[in-house]
Amino acid sequence: MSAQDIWVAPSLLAADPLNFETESKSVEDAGADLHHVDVMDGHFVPNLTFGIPFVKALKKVSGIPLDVHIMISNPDEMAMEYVKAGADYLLFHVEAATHAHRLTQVIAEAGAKPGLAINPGTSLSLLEPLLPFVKMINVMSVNPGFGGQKFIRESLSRISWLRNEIEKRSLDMRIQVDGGVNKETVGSVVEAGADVLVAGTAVYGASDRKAAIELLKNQNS
Ligand SMILES: O=C(CO)[C@@H](O)[C@H](O)COP(=O)(O)O
Ligand SMILES: [Fe+2]
Repeated sequence: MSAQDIWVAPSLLAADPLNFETESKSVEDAGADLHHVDVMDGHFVPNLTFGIPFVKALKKVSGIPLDVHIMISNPDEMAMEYVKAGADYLLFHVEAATHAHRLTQVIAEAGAKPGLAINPGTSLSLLEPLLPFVKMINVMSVNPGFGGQKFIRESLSRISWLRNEIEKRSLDMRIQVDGGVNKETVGSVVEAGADVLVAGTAVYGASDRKAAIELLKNQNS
C-alpha cells in the first residue's frame, strides 16, 4: 500500500484539553487526514470525555473531516445527534447497538459515513452481515476507555481477516486500527492491511508532530 493511501487520524484524547482549537489546527498543519474524536460516556467505558457540543464546536473550526468514535451504551438513541453535530464518519460499537443494521442505514441516510468499532474480545463474526453497509471498521487494538495503552498484538490477525473479506467481497471501505499505534507497531499494522491509523500519544505526544505523522504514513521507523 502506498504512503498516500494511508490516512492518519490523531486522537484528540491526547491533546491539551485547555487548547483544543490550537491543538487541532497544529495536527491539520502537520498533515493529519481526519480528527479522531473519542466520545466516552462513563458507562460503556470507564471514562468520560467529549459530547455533542464539543463535536459541534470542533466542526466549526476544523479544516478536515471528523472521525467520531462513540463509545457509548445507547448508540441507537444518540448516534444521530453526533451526525447532526457534524460527524463525517460516525463509528459506533457493535457490542452496544441493539439494531446495528438499522443504525448504519439511519446514519447513511442522514449524510454521514457509517462505521463500526469492535473490541479486542468480540468475535469478528458479528461484523460479517454488516460489512456491505459501512465505510469504515475500527479494529480496537486496546480495550477502549483510555489513550496511551499497549498495542494488543493479536489484533493483527483480526485486521488481516478483515482485509481479506474486503478484497474477497470487493467492498468499498477502510480499516482503522485504534490503540497503541506508534513507530514500533505501525509497520505490522499496515502490513496486516489497515489504512487508517488512529494515533493519540504518537502524534500529540510528539515534539515534532509533522515528523510523527510522516513516520506513520511511511512506516520508516
Ligand atoms: O478509542 C480510543 C481509546 O478508547 C483511542 O482512540 C485512543 O485515544 C488512542 O490513543 P493512543 O493509544 O494512540 O494513545
Ligand atoms: Fe478511538
